[in-house]
Amino acid sequence: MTKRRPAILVLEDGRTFHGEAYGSVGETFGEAVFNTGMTGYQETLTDPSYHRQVVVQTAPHIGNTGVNGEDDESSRIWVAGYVVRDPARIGSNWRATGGLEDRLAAEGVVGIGGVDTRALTRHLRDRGAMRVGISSVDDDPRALLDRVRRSPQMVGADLSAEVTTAEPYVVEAQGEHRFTVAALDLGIKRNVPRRLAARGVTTHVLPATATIEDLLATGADAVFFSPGPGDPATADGPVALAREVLTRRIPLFGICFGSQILGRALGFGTYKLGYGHRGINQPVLDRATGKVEVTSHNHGFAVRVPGAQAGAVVPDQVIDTEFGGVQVSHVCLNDNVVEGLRAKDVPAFTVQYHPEAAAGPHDADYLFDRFAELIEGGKNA
Ligand SMILES: NC(=O)CC[C@H](N)C(=O)O
Repeated sequence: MTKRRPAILVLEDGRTFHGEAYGSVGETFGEAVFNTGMTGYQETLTDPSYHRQVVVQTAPHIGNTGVNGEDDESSRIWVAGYVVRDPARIGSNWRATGGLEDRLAAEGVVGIGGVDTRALTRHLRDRGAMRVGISSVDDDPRALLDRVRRSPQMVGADLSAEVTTAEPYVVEAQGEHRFTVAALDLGIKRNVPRRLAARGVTTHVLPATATIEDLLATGADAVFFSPGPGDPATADGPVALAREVLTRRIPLFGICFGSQILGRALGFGTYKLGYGHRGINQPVLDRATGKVEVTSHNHGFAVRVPGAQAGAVVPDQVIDTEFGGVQVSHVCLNDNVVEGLRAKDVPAFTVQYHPEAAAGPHDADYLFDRFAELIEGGKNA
């Protein structure tokens, strides 16, 4: 085997890891975050919410199943960089159309392999998500550290304009048409309109700058606020739009960034988590049913409701807002983070995690049924 080009990874606190170039040769910067999923790397790489993030995979062997033409969540790879322990030399799967490293190289994604990802993840878990640089063109960690410290932070990053669709488009319902939904694209994943289509919903996906008039012009019965990258504290435009939707009592469902936007529209704050939730086995309690779901997460920020203490169980009580009573409908059992909101007096609910998750799990798929019921009944479930 030919020897690979050496590469270095330098965190903003100076911790340095040595490895080998993986994917494109070059240099890249972003926020270092770890994802604990054992499967679904193609969906992770193409999820727009990872824009400007360097993803560390805790699963040690990545690339085993190559890449295929069906599993992309958007039109391109969005991660700013990719960190793996042991890249598969050969990808093998009946659906594969190519190898992962070739795809990374073709899209100019700079990665590093041969890194002790366990040590790196423990470091991020203890110190928090932070900026990072990867270079396979400069082997001087000090010089790279300087550049890392000059690279942009995730706090305060307004990234919707960089990921949203340039033009509106329509995803038709499968089978009999039941409803029309206007989806604000802040970094939407393909599986959202697909899950809606399976319930007879036609989705009009609109650019992040869409106005209430644009939403209404689609003839929508309801509105969806998508996931997406960046700091929700910067999303003033979408927050104002959500307030218009709530005022008109149009049914609203949101996922992840969309949940943070509903939180802000209701008057709550958002904050940055230490190292975030990224993986596919996070336990979430649905307080309405008492059921615990195994869920997919990808968030570095969360909603803070009044009266909640950091890390403590969020009280299960109705919170008064300008739009009436609101309940924290879902909580993460690992750390008590708010994972869902449900308004009682206006038809709106959201989750911080991913019912649309591909490659799964699908425990939370029922939330798309709840949305359809909300649209049908015009009242909250
Ligand atoms: N997947 C998402 O929508 C992420 C939302 C937001 N950018 C966060 O990190 O919390």
